[in-house]
Amino acid sequence: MIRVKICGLKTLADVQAVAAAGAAYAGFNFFPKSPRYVTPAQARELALEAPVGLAKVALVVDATDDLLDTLVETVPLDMLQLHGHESPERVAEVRARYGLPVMKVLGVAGEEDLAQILDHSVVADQLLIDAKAPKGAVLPGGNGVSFDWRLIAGRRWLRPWMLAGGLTPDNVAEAIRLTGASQVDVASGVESAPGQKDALRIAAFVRAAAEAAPKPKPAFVMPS
Ligand SMILES: O=C(O)c1ccccc1NCC(=O)[C@H](O)[C@H](O)COP(=O)(O)O
Repeated sequence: MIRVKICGLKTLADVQAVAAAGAAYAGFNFFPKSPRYVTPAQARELALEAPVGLAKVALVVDATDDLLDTLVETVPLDMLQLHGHESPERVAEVRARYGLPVMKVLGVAGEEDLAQILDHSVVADQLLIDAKAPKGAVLPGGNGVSFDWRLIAGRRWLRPWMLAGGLTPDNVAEAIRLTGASQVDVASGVESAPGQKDALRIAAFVRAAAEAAPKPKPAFVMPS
């Protein structure tokens, strides 16, 4: 089974679409410059509407303890997603301070970016392997760009991981087959405009990911 995270939900209709499609994670974005930004109070209202089984993830970028304190006090959360330049030490600190699972995002553009994944896999609960933001981009993520999936084909890490970066309903199956990912994350690829989620694209994305899951091999039967 492929677990899908839809990131940057802003409305109740978004949460309903994500739940109806059968996604596993709902991401709320607390980076103020993002078109997907929600306030802690807005995220609380949305999170309270999420059905049991839909994990609520807070995406933050180099967040201070003050911001994290507010989020954890305000929003019923299941996971923190650290999408900035957080060091392995900071990841460990956040984990210990809040007692929530932490997913660390690692940007990949080339072979030289793979070592950091190993460093973080010792401390994070999950890893999110995303495309590195293009030079000069305002957003550290959510830019709709992919990296060369062959860079991580067949690689394994110590922790569960997700693939992200430029995924769409049209390419997610190929991305899963090439990388062996069992979890995928998307923001812009299921939108009709920046920050505007599209329920049909969300459903198509989750369906395409599910169809790409490796099929269980039939049991071997001894010929008589
Ligand atoms: O989506 C944003 O606006 C954003 C802003 C700041 C940091 C991260 C952001 N998005 C991160 C995500 O979780 C995305 O799902 C991931 O980067 C992939 O984005 P996309 O290529 O648009 O699917």
